[in-house]
Amino acid sequence: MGKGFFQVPTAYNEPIKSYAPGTPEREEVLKQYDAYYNGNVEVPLYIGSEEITTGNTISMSPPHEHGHIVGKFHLAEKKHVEQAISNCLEARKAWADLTWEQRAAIFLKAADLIAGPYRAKINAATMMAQSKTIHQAEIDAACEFIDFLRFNVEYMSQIYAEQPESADGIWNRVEYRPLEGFVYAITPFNFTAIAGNLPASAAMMGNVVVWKPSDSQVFSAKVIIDVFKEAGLPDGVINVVFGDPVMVTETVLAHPDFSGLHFTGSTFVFKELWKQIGNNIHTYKTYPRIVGETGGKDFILAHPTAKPAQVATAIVRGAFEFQGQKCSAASRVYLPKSTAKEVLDLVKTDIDSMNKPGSPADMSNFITAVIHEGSFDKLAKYIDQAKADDNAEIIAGGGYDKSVGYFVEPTVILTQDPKYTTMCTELFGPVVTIYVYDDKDWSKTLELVDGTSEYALTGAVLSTDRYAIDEATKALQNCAGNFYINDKPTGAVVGQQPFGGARASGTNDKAGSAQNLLRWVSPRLIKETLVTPEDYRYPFLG
Ligand SMILES: NC(=O)c1ccc[n+]([C@@H]2O[C@H](COP(=O)([O-])OP(=O)(O)OC[C@H]3O[C@@H](n4cnc5c(N)ncnc54)[C@H](O)[C@@H]3O)[C@@H](O)[C@H]2O)c1
Ligand SMILES: N[C@@H](CCC=O)C(=O)O
Repeated sequence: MGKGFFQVPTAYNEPIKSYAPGTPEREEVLKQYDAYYNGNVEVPLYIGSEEITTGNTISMSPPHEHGHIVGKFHLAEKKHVEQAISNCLEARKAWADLTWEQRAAIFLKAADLIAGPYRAKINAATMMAQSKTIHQAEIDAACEFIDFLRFNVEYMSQIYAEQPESADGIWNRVEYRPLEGFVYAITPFNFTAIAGNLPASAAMMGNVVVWKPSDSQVFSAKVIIDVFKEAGLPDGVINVVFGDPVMVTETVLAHPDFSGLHFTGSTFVFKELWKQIGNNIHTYKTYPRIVGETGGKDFILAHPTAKPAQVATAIVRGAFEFQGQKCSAASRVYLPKSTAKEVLDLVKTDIDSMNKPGSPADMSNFITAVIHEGSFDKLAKYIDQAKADDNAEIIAGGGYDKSVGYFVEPTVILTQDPKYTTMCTELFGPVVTIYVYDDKDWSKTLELVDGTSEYALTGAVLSTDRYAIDEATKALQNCAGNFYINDKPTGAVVGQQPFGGARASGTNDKAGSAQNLLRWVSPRLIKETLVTPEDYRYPFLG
């Protein structure tokens, strides 16, 4: 603790810029995008104070133009992962001991750097790496990341202020120690903000981190690293390794000082990691914290009283923004027979009004590319299957083309089978499946929504009938960690809708909340007796 009870600045949500034609932010981000497009970025490993080039590289290309190379990144060998761990442990001595307000200042500075001089860079890099439109890049890489940093600083100070009662003659206090060891952060491709937040939230609480970003996000991860460096994060606090996820992970999880996993990605990978940690449990000095936010099969359920235009907009935005590659994206929809046709006509009209999928550099595009060939091929396979299956029909989209970029049209599948494969499986692309229920089966449909998927991440109910909303809120209590009424199921805002799911969707530790930060500390209770007894006898013994 410093010499004062410092108050951190009150956190607020970063305002979203419009990027409308003629605005300076639009001009700046497009200029930066061109510079990246015509440049050749090289990304080393960041271990301690060293930037290591191994010579074993992978080239980076935008998903919307996979033939064009914009840089390369270096891959770690086992010895580099071991080096990253030993650098962590060396850096821990000073970092864990640094007064908390110094740590807070670094991350507040990082937030302001992203809000200012790095905004165009982090957005343009996210457009390039993940093929996000400028709006999707702005709400993720700029605003959500800034919000994570600012709000977490506020939550950290609230956690430290949380202290026990003290009876007469004693003083009880709790110190929130960082975990003894190091934290391993594994991040997904789809949110630059998540990539930055997973290592940063653990580091903010005094931990040291080995961070392994997704191969498909390295281009924007580089900007995150540049920001942390400029903000003054000491060398060795966050060490970054790229490379074979299995090798990196096996090396990390075999280390006795491994003390926490901060993961976001697919459910299968997370379950495998949990298993590995279990198998290694006798190796570790402490029980590792395991935090994982994983997949979803997020729903929209419309009641017969819901307004068709509102349902249609929730579907189009919820299912197709960022090509459906949000863990929160709507991918199964339940419509009542009485309004289904009107809703689906509106959805089709919206899709018809969109450009063909294209580059985010053309700001009139709403749909850009999916992340990589593996994802493209998987989506194409499910679309082809729906075309062939008797119990499914494609009523909009269904086209795909990977000749230039990994482009998949926004696609709507209509099925008569509520357990049809695309009603249950996470596809992670711009494909939504619709099931039409009989209006009189509303209550049965609630059971169907609850029982269809192993996941429980997000879900939305639209209705103007308050009794129906109440019934749905109760019946669907366990099938979404983020439950939306009369809205789409995406777009959680830090500080307003803490995000995370249960069941197979994760440990629900709510990214961007005090609950999450508490996972990265191990409280120590200190009881100090002010006048220490010197006689063992109770008064009644005389
Ligand atoms: N619940 C949430 O908050 C949330 C947020 C974003 C994404 N997601 C989920 O993430 C998935 C999409 O992201 P993705 O494609 O990057 O996920 P992914 O699971 O393929 O990869 C995530 C990370 O895990 C690493 N990885 C892959 N295989 C591994 C292995 N065998 N051992 C160790 N690490 C391994 C990857 O390299 C990457 O860094 C979706 O399932 C989505 O729902 C969830
Ligand atoms: N928090 C984001 C989703 C993050 C996962 O991909 C949302 O609410 O849409």
